[in-house]
Amino acid sequence: MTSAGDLMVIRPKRFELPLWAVVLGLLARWSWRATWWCLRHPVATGTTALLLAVYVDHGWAGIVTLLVSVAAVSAVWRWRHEPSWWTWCAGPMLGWCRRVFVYRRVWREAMTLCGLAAKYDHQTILPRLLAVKSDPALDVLTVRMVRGQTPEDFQQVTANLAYAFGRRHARVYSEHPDDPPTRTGRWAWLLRLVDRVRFRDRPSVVYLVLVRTDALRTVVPPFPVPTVPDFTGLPLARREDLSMWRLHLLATHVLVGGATRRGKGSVLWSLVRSLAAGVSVGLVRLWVIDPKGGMEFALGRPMFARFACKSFEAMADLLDEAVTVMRERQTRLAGNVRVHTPTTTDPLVVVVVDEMAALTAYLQDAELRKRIAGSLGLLLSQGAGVGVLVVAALQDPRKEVLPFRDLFPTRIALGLTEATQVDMVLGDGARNRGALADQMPRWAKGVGYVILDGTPDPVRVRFSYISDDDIRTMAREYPAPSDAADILAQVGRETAPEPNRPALPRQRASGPLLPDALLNLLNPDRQRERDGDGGEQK
Ligand SMILES: Nc1ncnc2c1ncn2[C@@H]1O[C@H](COP(=O)(O)OP(=O)(O)OP(=O)(O)O)[C@@H](O)[C@H]1O
Repeated sequence: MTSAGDLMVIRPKRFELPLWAVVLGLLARWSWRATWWCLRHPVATGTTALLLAVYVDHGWAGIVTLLVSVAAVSAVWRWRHEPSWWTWCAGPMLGWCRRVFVYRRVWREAMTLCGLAAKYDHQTILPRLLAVKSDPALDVLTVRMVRGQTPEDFQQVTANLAYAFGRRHARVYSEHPDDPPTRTGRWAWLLRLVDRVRFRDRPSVVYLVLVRTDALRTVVPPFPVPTVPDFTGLPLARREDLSMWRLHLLATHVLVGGATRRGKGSVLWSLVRSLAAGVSVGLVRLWVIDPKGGMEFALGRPMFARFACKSFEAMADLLDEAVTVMRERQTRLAGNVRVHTPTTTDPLVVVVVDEMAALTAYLQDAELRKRIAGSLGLLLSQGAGVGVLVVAALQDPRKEVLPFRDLFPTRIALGLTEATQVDMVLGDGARNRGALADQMPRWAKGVGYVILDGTPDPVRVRFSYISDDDIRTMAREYPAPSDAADILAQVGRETAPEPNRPALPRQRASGPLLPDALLNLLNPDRQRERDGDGGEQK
């Protein structure tokens, strides 16, 4: 019997699905997921299907034969053309393996601990790892950012990301880190179309490059001397991806900043080596200032058109003469060309200064220092366009030491002693974007950061090491021509005469430039005349 205190439990009638419907539903869901996975991973699906088909038809023997044939083809491909083997075969495969077995395993943890996970609507949203491509030295991760993030968010935690994935060096690029390759041949049109898609601008994506094998740990031997120097791409250093870093020397000045014994000499000598063939045929004139009494450059004396290493007076004279050459060229070339093209009659003059601070800050003689500063300022502000370039190295990049720091368009930072010096050499924000030049290990002599043309992201390179023997051999094989020092003799030549200008058609003088109302007031006849004209027109 039910009393007033008893609870009445009301249960809604449950709708129970028959078992066969549940099983059917689950099967449909799993098949849809499997189909979707297969569509998203066509290579893995195709490979598995092929292996299965071979197994069904020929058993284990068929699979072994297939694998051996594939390995043989791959080995021949690698032997015949390793770059394309890496691009189309080994790179994507290694990248896929590393994506699955390395990066995906720790992705959530790494993104969260590096502060790149975002919260939205009570959910954690992570950047998505879209693809991994490997080459012999690097892994390039394509990452879709969380809505609201920018590449700077990743750049600020570059070092954290590197260590999170067990690497020492990483770099973050907002655009594809590689340039599209130049395609030639029959299928070039098709490859260019593919490249257009591969290298399209993707603002929602960021590229994280992790250095897997540090190619810069080993000393880089000297590069072969180019038969004709290409001033738009002189081979100077090795990049992390094992490619060559080339310096664009036309119409620019170069500043090399680096603490003592970090290999500034190897940068300067690598440059001299890349220009050597031009020096011997008279296309390039090297004017060298070595304030360390010749300790760095005296070995290469036969290659230099001018050399000053002992007297500061001589160094100041050398710079003054460079200004004279610059002035003469300006007068001669003005109105003909905007940028000078080096020829044997009008060679490129490269003024190389080792330890610039000795001339601009530490020199006792104030008069001489002022004179040097004046010449340097003129050369740096006006010389690039007329082919009188300055390439300078210095240890301390502070403004007090080098007031014209900002006049060097191309900068290279080797190992530095303080974090603030990195931005002083490479420009604001370079350290945040990954140029950790202040954290160079002791072995990293000749390793530095450069900024590539057109991208703000720094690139780590190692300059070739030119030994004393290499310098001696080079100086013997590529001496400057006997008349190399005579460039100043050309300065006396005729300069371009003033062109005849046709007279401009002049308008009839109409008196002073005063408003009409005021002119009419001053000249009543003019007013009457105009009124009459107006009346006639009516
Ligand atoms: N590219 C390089 N690869 C390997 N080792 C290098 C390289 N450059 C320099 N070294 C080593 O580092 C040492 C110092 O090099 P270097 O004299 O060029 O440095 P620096 O910065 O010019 O020094 P300083 O400040 O005294 O002028 C050299 O003796 C050489 O052994």
